[in-house]
Amino acid sequence: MPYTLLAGGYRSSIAALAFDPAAGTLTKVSDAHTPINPSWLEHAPAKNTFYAVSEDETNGTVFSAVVNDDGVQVTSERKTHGGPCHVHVNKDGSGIVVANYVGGSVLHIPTNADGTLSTTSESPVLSLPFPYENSPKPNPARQDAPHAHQVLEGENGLLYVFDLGSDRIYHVIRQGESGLKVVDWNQCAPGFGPRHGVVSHDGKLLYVLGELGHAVTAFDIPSTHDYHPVFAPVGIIPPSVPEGYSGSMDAAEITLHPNDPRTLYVSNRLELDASKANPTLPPIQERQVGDAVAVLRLKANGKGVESVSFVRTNCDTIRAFQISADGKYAAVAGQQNELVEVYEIGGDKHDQWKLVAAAPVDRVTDFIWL
Ligand SMILES: O=C1O[C@H](COP(=O)(O)O)[C@@H](O)[C@H](O)[C@H]1O
Repeated sequence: MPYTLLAGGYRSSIAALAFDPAAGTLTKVSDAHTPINPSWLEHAPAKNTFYAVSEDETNGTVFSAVVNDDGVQVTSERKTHGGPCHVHVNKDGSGIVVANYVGGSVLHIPTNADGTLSTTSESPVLSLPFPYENSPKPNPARQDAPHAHQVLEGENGLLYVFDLGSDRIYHVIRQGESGLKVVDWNQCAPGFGPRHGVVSHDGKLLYVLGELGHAVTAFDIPSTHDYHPVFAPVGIIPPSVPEGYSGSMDAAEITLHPNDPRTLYVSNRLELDASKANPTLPPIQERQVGDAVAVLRLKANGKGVESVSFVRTNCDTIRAFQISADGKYAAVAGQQNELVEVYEIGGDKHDQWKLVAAAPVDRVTDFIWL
């Protein structure tokens, strides 16, 4: 059965790609104009409807869109009052919450029954606290201010807001129709830079990816700022990167296999630029063809990592990868080399990926599988 993928990124359109597993083909069927830099996409409850941020450091927006045979059509758009990088869709279908990386804030916008964004209502912008305001920043270049990077929903509407700038995952609740309030947080190690996370299948653990720490850790659910991680950070840099080069790499995406609570995938970025970014170190001799996805095999109780292996792709700078809902395929994009690849996921631990289709698409930073 053919699959459809939508690909957004640092471009001014969203591409619809048809993936036919039987034929081994990935074909661009449309590429419809949208607001600039549709860099993150999320499904809406209504079929063939989705939301995306339009990433701009000062004039960011979020928009709703539908997709049909003619491609993507934008149906509504709102300002986010910051530079957005992620949009979350409330589980109860009541609205969306945007994470503004630039501005370090979150904003709730209710949605209408047809999936469009309300034009009359939104929460006040919730600016995240900044614990490093009057103290040395662990990573001054990246932690100059709060930087909200993802909003993830747990149970009972609790929102986890990953703040790369503050080394915290804020716990945020909704108040009234659309207010937002910080009620607690999980504290990561200084300089960890929490970017994205995922809740374990049983809902008991929050796995957290540190973009700046190049590692994964986890917190109990529920837990408060007094809790320590349930395991120390486990690195995700491939062995092909010699000691000392990791500082110029940025981890990006984390996801669990949908049918296997013990297999966690994490993407690396910028391995191909590592020599250029570290001119004082001896150049890396063995040049890779693309970045690697780390496969973390979790312990049976989820509270530790048994092993880390790597899948080598041909994609340069993997900001985007998404697993199909049936768990059979991984779509991976190279933001810098204009390449989208689809891998078939095999092996009893879902750690064997076989390249089955590819297509050129420029500057892709996120997908959704329809
Ligand atoms: O510095 C910035 O980084 C963020 C995040 O980019 P990413 O590639 O690490 O996801 C971006 O949203 C923002 O526009 C930019 O100023």
